[in-house]
Amino acid sequence: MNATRKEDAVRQALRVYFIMGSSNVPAGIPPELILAEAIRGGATLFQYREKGTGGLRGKARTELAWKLRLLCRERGIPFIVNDDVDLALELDADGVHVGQEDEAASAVRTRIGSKLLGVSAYHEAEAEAAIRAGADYLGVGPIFATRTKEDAKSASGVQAIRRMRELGIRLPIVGIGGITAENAAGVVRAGADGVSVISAISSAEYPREAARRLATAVESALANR
Ligand SMILES: Cc1ncsc1CCOP(=O)(O)O
Ligand SMILES: C=C1C=NC(C)=NC1=N
Ligand SMILES: [Mg+2]
Repeated sequence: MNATRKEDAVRQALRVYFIMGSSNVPAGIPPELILAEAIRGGATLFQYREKGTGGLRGKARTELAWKLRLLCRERGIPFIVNDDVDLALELDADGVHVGQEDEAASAVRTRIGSKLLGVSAYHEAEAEAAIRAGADYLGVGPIFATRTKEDAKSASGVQAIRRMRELGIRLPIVGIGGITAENAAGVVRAGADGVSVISAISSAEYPREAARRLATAVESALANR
């Protein structure tokens, strides 16, 4: 796939970027059920993000990862692993997402070849470094306040995205942090190609409906941009 076609495919995949790990789902509900509903509602990409004290480890973690990976392959959406490059390679995932404190993006790029590489960026210095390292997209946030990531930085507002675009950053961007169907349009209008959510879908009473409302908000904002 040539560069621009890959970039277009990435932009499309970033529209409703669902992230989940076992600690993000209401007790007793199987994560794979939430993912299936999210995809049915319109999630365009999934990231497996197993974090925190209550997170799964070892065999249980790998087994859940395989379940979710196979579901994404079956439904035809990209499957990305957060942080863990080894797990991503073991699962033949479609990509990896790393933060500033994870394995260096340039080293990850070498290990994963042409798979998707996403890098978290809080401000333009981190964005420029990620671009130099060969990132395919940037995860910019937290845009709004979030309780899902314990060590999240202070919410920057959509200005963080608008500023990156004003500085001429053209790489695909997904906003993240406290995003809901109600505030998603503003994230896209500021210049993001899509929105990334955890709790707006994983904690929703009806995950399929939550995904559908996000997809509708993003698509109408993209149409009017
Ligand atoms: C992983 C991550 N990175 C920045 S904020 C965040 C958590 C997003 O979770 P939610 O969509 O529930 O606010
Ligand atoms: C921290 C993150 C930022 N952005 C994305 C897309 N995923 C993450 N895990
Ligand atoms: Mg990380």
